[in-house]
Amino acid sequence: LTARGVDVRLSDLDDSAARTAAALGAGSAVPPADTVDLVIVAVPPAHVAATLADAMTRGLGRGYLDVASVKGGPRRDLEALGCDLSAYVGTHPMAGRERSGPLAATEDLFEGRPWVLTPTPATDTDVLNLALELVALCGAVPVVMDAEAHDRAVALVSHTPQLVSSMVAARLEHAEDSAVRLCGQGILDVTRIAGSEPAMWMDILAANPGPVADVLADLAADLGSTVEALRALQSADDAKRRDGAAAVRDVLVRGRAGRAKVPGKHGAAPKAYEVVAVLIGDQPGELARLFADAGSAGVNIEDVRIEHSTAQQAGLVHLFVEPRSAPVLAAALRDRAWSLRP
Ligand SMILES: NC(=O)c1ccc[n+]([C@@H]2O[C@H](COP(=O)([O-])OP(=O)(O)OC[C@H]3O[C@@H](n4cnc5c(N)ncnc54)[C@H](O)[C@@H]3O)[C@@H](O)[C@H]2O)c1
Ligand SMILES: O=C(O)C(=O)C[C@]1(C(=O)O)C=C[C@@H](O)C=C1
Repeated sequence: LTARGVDVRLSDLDDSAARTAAALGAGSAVPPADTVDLVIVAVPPAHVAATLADAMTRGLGRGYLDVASVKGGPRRDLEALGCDLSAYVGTHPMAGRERSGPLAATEDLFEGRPWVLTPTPATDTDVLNLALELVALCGAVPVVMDAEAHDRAVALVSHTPQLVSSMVAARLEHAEDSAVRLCGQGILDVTRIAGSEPAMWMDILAANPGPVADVLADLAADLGSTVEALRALQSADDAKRRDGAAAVRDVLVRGRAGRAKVPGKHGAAPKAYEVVAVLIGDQPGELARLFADAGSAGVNIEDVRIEHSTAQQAGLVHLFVEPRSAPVLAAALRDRAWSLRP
């Protein structure tokens, strides 16, 4: 954000964390003199509501958002605290590391990643626009979702995989050195996130236990039937061995089909997109209007980058789209009087 000209002020319970982040160029640890545009809360899920409520009571910002990995609980906690939710939008960038703290941060962490926004009909449009601008400034892809649907989705794609990775890695703790020495790329891929901070994951799992238990129960059923199938493969009975082989193959085939659904642009093979560059005015609502116009032209924006001009009140927005969509988008935007750059 600082590299894009945004004035960022940092505050943390642990002063040294804020000072380290400031020294790395993330902003200044000096409190702002005036009300800021957007207060971004990045604390463990259980502390989100109290931290936001405190910031709201002090009138620190025009808009407020959090980046916690779970969305239903913090919203319910804020409601229970009697906070005005119109100036708040819950968000979650789907990007992170297996390491915590400011030293684990990288400036391109959010680039090309989905960033979930969970506005409700009560959310102020200006606040949603500020959040969209933040997402675009970080080069992330905005995804709008309902908070509860988000929590079920991350139980499937993030929280259960963390537990399963930990469980596979836990098998290695007391394994023979002669076995561990043989570790190759496969186990490295499966266990990378097992190196994550247990305290951070306890906070996340404690905030989303039901949906994670549901996914894990389905997985446990697969595990149980795979154990039985492998035992059947040891049988002297031909029919039992055939059934066992069919059941083991079934889980491998289903796994391959699931893997094929993991989207390429969020971490797998990079894809070539074409860029449509649009000059926008530096005023509230411009980005939202641009995204809406792209949407009504039926074009999916795969990625967004913004270059800010310090000399003038304008920014250059690079919209990344599928090559076949680029001429369609360019024509639609020209029709709506947007100024396009070559
Ligand atoms: N690390 C990831 O992969 C990742 C990705 C997306 C979202 N998140 C979410 O982002 C949030 C922060 O995670 P992180 O990985 O940056 O953790 P972190 O441990 O690196 O940072 C959390 C910071 O919050 C501070 N803190 C704790 N309680 C506080 C309070 N009451 N007031 C002010 N500061 C307080 C801590 O001192 C710490 O510096 C969490 O809600 C997490 O779920 C994490
Ligand atoms: O890649 C990793 O190391 C992560 O754990 C990142 C990851 C994820 O599961 O994708 C983990 C938790 C956050 O809420 C968001 C992102």
